[in-house]
Amino acid sequence: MLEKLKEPFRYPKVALKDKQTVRAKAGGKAKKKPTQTGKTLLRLWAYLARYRGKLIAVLVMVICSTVFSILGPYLTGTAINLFIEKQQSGFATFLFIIGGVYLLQAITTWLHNIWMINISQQIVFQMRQDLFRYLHRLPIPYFSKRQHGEMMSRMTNDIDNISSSLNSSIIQILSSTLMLSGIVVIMLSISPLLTLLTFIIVPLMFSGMKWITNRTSYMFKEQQQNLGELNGFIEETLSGQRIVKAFSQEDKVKQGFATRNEKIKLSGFWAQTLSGFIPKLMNGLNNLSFAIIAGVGGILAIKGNAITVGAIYIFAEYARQFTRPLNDLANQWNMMLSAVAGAERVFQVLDEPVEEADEEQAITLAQVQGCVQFKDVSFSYKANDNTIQGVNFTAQPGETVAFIGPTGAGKTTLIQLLCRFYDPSAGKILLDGTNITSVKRESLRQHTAFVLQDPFLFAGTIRENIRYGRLEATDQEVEEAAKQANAHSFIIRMKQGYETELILDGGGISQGQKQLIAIARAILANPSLLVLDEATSSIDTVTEIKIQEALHRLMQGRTSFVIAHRLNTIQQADQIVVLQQGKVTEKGSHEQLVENNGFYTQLVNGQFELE
Ligand SMILES: Nc1ncnc2c1ncn2[C@@H]1O[C@H](COP(=O)(O)OP(=O)(O)OP(=O)(O)O)[C@@H](O)[C@H]1O
Repeated sequence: MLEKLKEPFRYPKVALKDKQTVRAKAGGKAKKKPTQTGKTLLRLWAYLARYRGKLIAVLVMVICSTVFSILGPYLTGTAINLFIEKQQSGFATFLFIIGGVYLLQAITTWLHNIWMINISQQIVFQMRQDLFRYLHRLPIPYFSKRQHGEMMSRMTNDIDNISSSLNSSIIQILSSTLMLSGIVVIMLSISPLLTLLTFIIVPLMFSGMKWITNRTSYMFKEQQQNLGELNGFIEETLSGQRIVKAFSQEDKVKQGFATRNEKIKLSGFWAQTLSGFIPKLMNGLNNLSFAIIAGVGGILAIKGNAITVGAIYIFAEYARQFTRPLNDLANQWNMMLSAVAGAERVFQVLDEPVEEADEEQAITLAQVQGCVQFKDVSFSYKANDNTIQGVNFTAQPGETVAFIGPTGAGKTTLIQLLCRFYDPSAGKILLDGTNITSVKRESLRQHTAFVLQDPFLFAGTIRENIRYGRLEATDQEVEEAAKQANAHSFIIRMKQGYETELILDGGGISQGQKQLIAIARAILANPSLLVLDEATSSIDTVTEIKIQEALHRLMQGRTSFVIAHRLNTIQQADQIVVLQQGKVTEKGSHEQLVENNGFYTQLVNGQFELE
């Protein structure tokens, strides 16, 4: 961890919204670019197509609201002309019509917004459901290759991106395109000369803005980068607080924080100053173009009367509106690209091969005696790495088998093979004489329970966490299991007892208490096979005794496989399997192996000082 503190740069970790704002301010493009836009859009359409009828209704409303919005200035200009020409009654009627048009525009806009939000929420709801369900069909190797954060990001950020893009981008792109075409047609019909002038001024204005933003965007990027660096530093320092204190590194950490804070102050000053200045500059340029058009229009009106004052108003209004859809199109396009990239990442997960289906003839095991045989079992994670090589042993029903061996010897892998998280590349594993590949995975796992070194507890009450072992268990059964696991007494000493809410991964209770809850969960599951990865961390003696007692009860009458770290457990095992580089080098009882005076004796002597 301390090594990491020295890292000069960390990737920015700012909220998505902030990223988009910074990007938009910086005039930057969306970072995530889709690579298969066409294919992804087609798959997105498969989701959208279910709401075809509603989409058509949205489209009609978008067209109506755009037409009303284009009509507004035209009608106002005509009203001005009527006012100048002193046509009182016509003027009043027009005012009434203008009011009606703006009201209709508001209603149609509201309708298409709300309908589209409804459609997009239903779509992302479905996508989330699909993705989450699919995640549970993926094989374990898929998860061991990926970081949880990355998976979370697909479930949350990417789907959120799709949602906001569906909410607004589709409508915006549609209405901006319609608006732009409508405005150009009306502008041309009023004055081709002024239209030409607008077509010259607007791109000039855009190029000017682009020139400025290109030269200033690095300041926003720098601010984003510095902010990310500071966030990462704070996150790391907080989670590593104990290590910082243990190594007395407080001064170094404070210094590191001060440097990063200073950097963010400087870049923040320039970025914020610019973020205030750029919109004003944009406004100024807009007003300038407005003044040029109004000026030229005025000269035309005075000189040849080729254009009326009302028409100049209409034209200037449209010229002003002309830039808005252009801007919107550029922004929404970037958002769309990032949403398509998000969708692509979601679909990538949905394209992953699922856990191999059970054999067609696979059986469900009603009762399990618990005789487990490994017969010439070999396995490799990657081609030719020979993680497990020709392993043979038999565990009789109710026996305890302890796996021991140096780190990386393959102890965990053997357990994973037994639970069919992976299948052997050669040999077979028999349960009561049946090859486990002919047993339904669900059935096999229903007869197996795990108590791992660092048991995983979900956010929820203690009762819910124990009940995870058997969902239909009654409250009484849950408490009985807790008693058997020596967990009951510490649970009832807590203020809320069994209803105490645990935060994710059992934060708030001790490591030993977590173990006891995990044992209660396993007792409640009442499995025939038990997998136990003994904790290496030292736990206080009283809790340790309680754990040992509870484990002893749990293991009674079940075939248990223990990745053993305690001499006591090893000595009590019916059979010890010694692994070295994926091979079984010795097996037998403690006494037999000590008599052999081989690697086992060396290993145990090294760790436990055998007499
Ligand atoms: N998911 C994986 N992908 C590729 N290689 C892996 C994977 N998991 C483990 N290995 C490798 O397989 C070998 C055996 O690992 P395993 O975890 O079974 O050992 P172990 O005896 O349980 O070790 P430890 O006592 O440290 O937990 C190691 O070399 C390890 O690096």
